[in-house]
Amino acid sequence: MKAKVEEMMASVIIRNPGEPEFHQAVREVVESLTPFLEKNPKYKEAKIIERMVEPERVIMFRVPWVDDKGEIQINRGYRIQMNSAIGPYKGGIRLHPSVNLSILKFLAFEQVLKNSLTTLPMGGAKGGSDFDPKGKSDNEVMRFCQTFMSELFRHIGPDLDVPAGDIGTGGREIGFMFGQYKKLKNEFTGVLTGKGLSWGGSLIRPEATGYGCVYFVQEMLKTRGESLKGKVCAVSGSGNVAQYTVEKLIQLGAKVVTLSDSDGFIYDEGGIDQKELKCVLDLKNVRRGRIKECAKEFKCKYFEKQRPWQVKCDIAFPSATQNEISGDDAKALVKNGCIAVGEGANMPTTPEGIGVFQKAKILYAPGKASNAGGVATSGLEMSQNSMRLSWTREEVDKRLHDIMIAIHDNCVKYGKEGSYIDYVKGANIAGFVKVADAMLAHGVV
Ligand SMILES: NC(=O)C1=CN([C@@H]2O[C@H](COP(=O)(O)OP(=O)(O)OC[C@H]3O[C@@H](n4cnc5c(N)ncnc54)[C@H](OP(=O)(O)O)[C@@H]3O)[C@@H](O)[C@H]2O)C=CC1
Ligand SMILES: O=C(O)CCC(=O)C(=O)O
Repeated sequence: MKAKVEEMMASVIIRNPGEPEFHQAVREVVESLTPFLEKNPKYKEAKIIERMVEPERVIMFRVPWVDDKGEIQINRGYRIQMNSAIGPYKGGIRLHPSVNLSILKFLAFEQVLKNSLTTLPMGGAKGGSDFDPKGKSDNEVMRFCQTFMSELFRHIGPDLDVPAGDIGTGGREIGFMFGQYKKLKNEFTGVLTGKGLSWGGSLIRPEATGYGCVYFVQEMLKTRGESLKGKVCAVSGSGNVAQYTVEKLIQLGAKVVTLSDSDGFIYDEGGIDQKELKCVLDLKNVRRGRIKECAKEFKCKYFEKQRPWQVKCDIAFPSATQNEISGDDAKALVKNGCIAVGEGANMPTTPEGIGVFQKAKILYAPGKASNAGGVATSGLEMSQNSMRLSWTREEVDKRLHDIMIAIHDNCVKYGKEGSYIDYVKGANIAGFVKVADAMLAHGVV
């Protein structure tokens, strides 16, 4: 089996040189799938996995814009349209200086399997730019977003490709991009999700990734007769996903002791409460400040340039970025009694870290399953746009909750190994089968 994985990986590495994150994401899937493919030769004979690792289309473009000093800046824009076998391309736009082809291809590849898991008809894509919104004025962000959309608009559409937010892309950026698309196409359509409520957005979409992740962890805990009540939780990040993960955890009686950003983390031993969370939301979404500013206000500790994984906790919610839990971080979490990990971010745990969690047989949910609530609710936004209707908060939240339970059940179906559930294997096989069957039906295209 190992030789077959290495043979497949050798070809992926040769065809995609210098793309370590993409190799990492593909390897994890190929390792899970190889035994399944041996038992199901129809997928092997049709070379489904070989086709799935090749994007259907890669779009790369120049994004020149003028900063507030009148100087011309040049960024690079991308859209990776990875797979459209089960629906229009769907996935976020990341704006961060680290963005490159490798990172966006790993995200687009994960998105294909994630979107398949949601039970909704969505293909997978990802896009973005090396533009950094941090430290830019609203006008600079607007000019960048407009130029970015001036190229992207010809490649997307409500039945073709529907982008959304990701790191660095929130409501403000989606608004500027939507405005430009509408002007260029002269039409009002649901071409983006994460829109404002008064112009086609869905209730619960801002909360969905965080809430969904917590709902998924609740289901995992139930398999061991546990609940969230009283559990000490370490959360990383302090952006969209982290904020609503914390909100739902507080509502369900858990105690959240950490939050972070790329400069460091805060540790509040008594637990972050609703009032403090409100302050984080204002700091991050309005004032656009740094998490260390909360330490003074909450009278808690701040650890510069460190990640929160050495802290004692029952459950970890990595919700910042890829590869933020190393093998050593994972060992520290397990040693300190951590019983579950729910990934809010995409691929936040390194392969070494995943190995540690699986060896310790703790509950470990890979992001493509546990953070799928965000894109699932984007799918619900698309449905509401098509029907020209808006569902209530309760309706959308119930649908999100039901979807997260369904994803959990599907992971158990394919990942159960005796009394242990391998959620990585479960998510990879369950996500793969739906896309693979559609590709078989469509012939060699
Ligand atoms: N938004 C969504 O609906 C979904 C998001 N995700 C994933 O969740 C994660 C977080 O996204 P989201 O909350 O939307 O993004 P935001 O931009 O709202 O927040 C990102 C947070 O992560 C921190 N961060 C980003 N890069 C790094 C880094 N290299 N090292 C340390 N901290 C970092 C940021 O800190 P700083 O401000 O200092 O950069 C910030 O606190 C990403 O992996 C994203 O792909 C997954 C599914 C859906
Ligand atoms: O809502 C969406 O379409 C995209 C969400 C996303 O980027 C993700 O799931 O990683």
